[in-house]
Amino acid sequence: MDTQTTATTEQIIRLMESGLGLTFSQEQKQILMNDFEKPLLVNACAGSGKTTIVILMILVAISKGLVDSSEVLGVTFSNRSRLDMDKRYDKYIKELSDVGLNMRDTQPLFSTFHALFLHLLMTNDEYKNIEVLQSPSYFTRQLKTKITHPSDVCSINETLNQIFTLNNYMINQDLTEDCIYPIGYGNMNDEEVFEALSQCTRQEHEIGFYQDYIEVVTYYQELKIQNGLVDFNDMKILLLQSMKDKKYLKQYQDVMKQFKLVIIDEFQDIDKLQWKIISKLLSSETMSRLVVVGDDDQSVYSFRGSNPKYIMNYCELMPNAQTLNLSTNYRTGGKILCAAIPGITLNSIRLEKSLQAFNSEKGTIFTYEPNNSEEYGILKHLAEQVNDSSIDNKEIAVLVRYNASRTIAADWLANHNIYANINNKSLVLQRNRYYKIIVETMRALWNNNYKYFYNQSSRIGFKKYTAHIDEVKKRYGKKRIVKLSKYLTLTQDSMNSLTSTELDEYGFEFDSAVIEEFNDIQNMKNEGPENAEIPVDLFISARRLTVRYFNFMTSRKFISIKELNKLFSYLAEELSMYKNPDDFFKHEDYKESILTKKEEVAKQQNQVQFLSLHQSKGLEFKYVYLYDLSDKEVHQGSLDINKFYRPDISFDNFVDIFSKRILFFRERTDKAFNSAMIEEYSDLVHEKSFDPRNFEESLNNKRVIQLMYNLYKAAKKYSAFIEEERRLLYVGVTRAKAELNVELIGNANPLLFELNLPKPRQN
Ligand SMILES: Nc1ncnc2c1ncn2[C@@H]1O[C@H](COP(=O)(O)OP(=O)(O)OP(=O)(O)O)[C@@H](O)[C@H]1O
Repeated sequence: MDTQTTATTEQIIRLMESGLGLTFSQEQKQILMNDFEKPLLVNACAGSGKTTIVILMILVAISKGLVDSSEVLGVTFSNRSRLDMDKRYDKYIKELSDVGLNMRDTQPLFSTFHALFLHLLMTNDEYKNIEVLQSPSYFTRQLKTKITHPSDVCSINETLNQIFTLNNYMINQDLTEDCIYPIGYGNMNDEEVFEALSQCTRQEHEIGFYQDYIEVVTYYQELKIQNGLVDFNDMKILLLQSMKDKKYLKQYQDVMKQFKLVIIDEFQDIDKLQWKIISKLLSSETMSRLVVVGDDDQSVYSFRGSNPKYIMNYCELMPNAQTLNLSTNYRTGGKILCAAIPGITLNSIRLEKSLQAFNSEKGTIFTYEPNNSEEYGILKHLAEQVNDSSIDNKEIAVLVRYNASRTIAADWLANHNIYANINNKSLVLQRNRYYKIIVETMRALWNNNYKYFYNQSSRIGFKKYTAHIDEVKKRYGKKRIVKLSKYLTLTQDSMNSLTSTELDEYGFEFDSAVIEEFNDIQNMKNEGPENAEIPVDLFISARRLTVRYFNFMTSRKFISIKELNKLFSYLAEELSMYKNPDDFFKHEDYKESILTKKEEVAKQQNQVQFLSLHQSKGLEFKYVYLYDLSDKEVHQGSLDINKFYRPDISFDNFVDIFSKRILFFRERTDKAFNSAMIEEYSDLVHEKSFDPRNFEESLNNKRVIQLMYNLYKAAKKYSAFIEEERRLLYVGVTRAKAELNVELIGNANPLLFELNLPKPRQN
């Protein structure tokens, strides 16, 4: 090894500064001076150069001769981070050789947890031929057949997704032994099993969902075995199981023995099983100098099993570990970071640290409040930037919390000749279920099209109306109907001539409504199609015909009224820009094709990327847009739950605080628990033995104590959820290097108001 063993660490650091053109902060230097005598936690804030420092730290250890590069293992969570580490290592080696710091070119091993676990498993004869299944979606077709309680609100694919999110959570939190049922299910009846499952998800599902969960997941396990496949969860579980056998444990430990220095990046994302495996397989010597690097403020994967408690309690996990901070953010403009700090510091589950920006004067924030005169201010600004030839579009990112937010934005942008890369074709407006109901009904009326009319008949008069149409058609014989007018004439004949059946009576009422709307529309068309009122009238006709369906769906809460209104007002506004519905339909077809067809996408000059807040982690952009962050899950008023009941609150403290709040601030307490949709609250307050004025006495009642305990658990869970949402918002804000744009919609996520934002932009 051509090391610099004669050079002191200070000299190596100075060479690094000159070779890389950086001036390290005192904190960074302190980390590079680490002597590897103790375990180390690098408690880093976003953009503080932790990846940079991790790699340089490895290079210092190698150049001082403490380890050979082949003895170093860097573990990450995603392939993207692994590649980033590999690339940066190469780059630094080259740049440092220019200043005389030469290292042999063998590379340390940078690996994801998955790849490492797979490698270990394959050393075991039993698993040497296993193949990896990247995702359950490989079996979607087969798994779909096991969904026998389809939801009225979610598609089958969405339901499958929810099933596997729940399954992952259970596996990663160690809540299941067989990867299907909750632990202890042998002593539970069905109802208790469903109840235990429902505790593992924040969504509220019908019993049918949990029945389907068991069917789907059981079948999934069978399919994997039949096909000789293992997924990422299986790897962890199979490793742990085989580690119970001393022979295999030793075998895996022998493989890991070569690594004398191990660094785990993004340690805030580690889950229980990953920690169990890694801590058992590394030698005690390597564990004694284990370096973990992470930012507890960026722990956003609890739904996948990540548990910030490992980073929070590292010093207890590894007695005599030391903690070093990286508190200067080199990425985020200072003004933007200042806006983020008041929010994130409200979290109670976080490590003590100071946060500051390297460049405190940098950064601009714009906020936008959509109103009647300016609904799309934020998108207009985005369009200007995308069209600005001096800006590289890769430097722009639109971040959303929920997938549906991509739909209208992408369509609006397509109207302005900008292609939004939303990464999911099913989210394109023209493929939206409710949009299709209206637009196909419009096409039926305008183009005299029977097929569209028939497609949407169940939305005009429910399934019974479709049955009536089938009946009328049957009387007509087997001939195909192409024109809606043909069907309407047939049914009119039936109305006049037949002794009507009950089905006819039901159907004629809807037929009459269709005839009326159809005639109106066709009369307008005959008077000349170029009339600014026609498109909107046509929309209103379609709305009238489908009103029963939408009222039914919203009253049963299958559709959110807010989301529906947003969609329809967008559609109405779109239509008001056309004189002829044909032009509208043509343009809609065009937009669908540019947003979904590969060859069309490739032709689009102006592209802009949409990412979820989760996807944006680890990335940085000059211009960031926080778009359509709504109160869908973090409801107005519910932040009080986190304010008064921290996620780690003890039961005694909870009871103490709750007793006072319910007595003196009853209205606000009702609001907080109700808006957080914590049903355990209403269970408690409706229990007749519970009396807030005689709180102490109520607690003598067994039932009250049980309900109180249920409420305590639910409040803690919701409080932890709020803190995770706060971290997610922090991740989003800190992606912005120069400019942050925030949309404050009417039903904005209340966490946005914890940020220090300027007044909305006036147009
Ligand atoms: N001492 C320094 N002086 C100037 N720039 C620096 C310094 N250290 C790091 N940087 C720069 O700061 C930016 C962020 O660094 P890096 O990507 O390593 O941060 P990170 O902590 O891994 O980020 P995150 O956790 O938010 O993804 C990079 O552009 C890096 O070059």
